[in-house]
Amino acid sequence: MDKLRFTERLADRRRALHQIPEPGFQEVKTQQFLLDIFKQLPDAEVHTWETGIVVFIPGTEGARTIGWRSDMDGLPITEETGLPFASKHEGMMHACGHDMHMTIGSTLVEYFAANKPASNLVFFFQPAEEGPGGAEPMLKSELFERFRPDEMYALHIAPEYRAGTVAVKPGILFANTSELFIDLWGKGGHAAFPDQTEDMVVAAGHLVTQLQTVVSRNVDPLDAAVVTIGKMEAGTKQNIIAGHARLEGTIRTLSQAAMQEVKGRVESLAAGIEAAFRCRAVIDYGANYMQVYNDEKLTAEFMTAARSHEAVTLVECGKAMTGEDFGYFLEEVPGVMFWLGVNSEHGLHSSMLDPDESAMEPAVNWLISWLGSR
Ligand SMILES: CC(=O)N[C@@H](CCC[C@H](N)C(=O)O)C(=O)O
Repeated sequence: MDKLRFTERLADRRRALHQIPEPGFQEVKTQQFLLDIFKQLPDAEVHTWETGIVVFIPGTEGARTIGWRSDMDGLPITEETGLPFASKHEGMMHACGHDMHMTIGSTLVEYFAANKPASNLVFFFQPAEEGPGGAEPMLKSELFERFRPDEMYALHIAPEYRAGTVAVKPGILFANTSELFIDLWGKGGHAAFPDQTEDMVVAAGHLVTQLQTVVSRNVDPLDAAVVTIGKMEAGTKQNIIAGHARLEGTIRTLSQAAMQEVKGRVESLAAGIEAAFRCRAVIDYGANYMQVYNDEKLTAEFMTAARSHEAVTLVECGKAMTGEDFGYFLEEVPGVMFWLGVNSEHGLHSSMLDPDESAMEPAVNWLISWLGSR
C-alpha cells in the first residue's frame, strides 16, 4: 500500500473539529461536520445513532467485518492554549484528543470507501466517552447487531510518547472506573451560632481526608486503585454555615473485586461522617466503565505487524488507570486499543493540551495497512 502524505488536510480537519467541542450526547455540530464528509462517499452506508454515526463499507470479499471506534465528545474545560484554532465553545475543549481520534477515523473512512479492502469495515463514531458513556448503549443498538464486527480496534492519544509512537500491551490496558458523587446534607445556619448547626464544609473536609485512606490503607499494596475527588462544592456565603456539600470524583481499579471493595469502604466512611456530623450522605456512582482488555492473540499479531511497519515506532507499554468505555466493545468483540504518541508537554484533561498534529499521518498509514489486511 502506498504511503499517503496529507498532513495539512489532517490538520485542517482536526482544527475544524477542535473549535466545536460538545458535551456527551450533544455532539450535534460534530455529527453534522462528519456527515458532510461522509455524504460524498461512494458505497459507504452511513447511519446515525443518537449523536453518533455508524459507517459500513462492504469489502470485496466480505467474509469478515472489522470494526474501528472513534469517540466524539469534548470536556468542560476552558482552553488556555492560545492557539489560533482554539475552541469557539466557551468552557468546552477537546482536551482528551477526540478531535484527533475523529480526524483519523473519518480519514480512514474516506480512504477505504475509495480503496475497498477484502473484509467489510464498520466505523463507529461514538458519543459521550467522557460520560455518561456512549459505548454501552451503542452496543445494544440494532445498528451494532446489524454490523457486528468480528474484531474491533481503537486508539487514544498519549501526550507522553513521541509523535507516531504506537504503545500497546496484551491484557488489561485501562482500569475499571466508577464515577463518584457524594452529597452531604445537614442543618445550615448563622456563622455566629455553630453549635446550632451541622457544618457540611467541615464534614466534607473530613470525608475528603478520610477517602485518602482507602487506597493507602485498604487496598492490597500489590494491587492498584485510585480515588480522586476532582470537584468540591459547598455553601453560599462566607457568614453562612453550609447545609449542603457535594464531592465529585472517580474510582479506578484493576479488577471488579477491588472496585466492590473500594465502594464498600467509601460507603463505610460516608456512614461514619453521617454519625460524626449528624448529617445525611447520599452516594451516587454515576457512570461505570468496564476495563479495557486487549485480546492476547490479536495484540501479538498487531505488535508483530506494527514493529515492521515503517510509519510507526512500536513500544510495549504498561497499564494505566485511565478509563475508556471502549472496554465494553472489547467485552463483546475481541480487539485491541492502543496509545498513539502525540508529544505534548501538557497532559490529557489539561487546558493546555497541545498534541503534535504530525502524529496523525503515520497513524493513518499504519491503520490503512493494519485494518486493510485483516
Ligand atoms: C481516556 C480518558 O481520559 N478517559 C476518561 C474516562 C472518564 C470516565 C468517567 N467519566 C470517570 O470519570 O470515571 C478518564 O477520566 O479516564
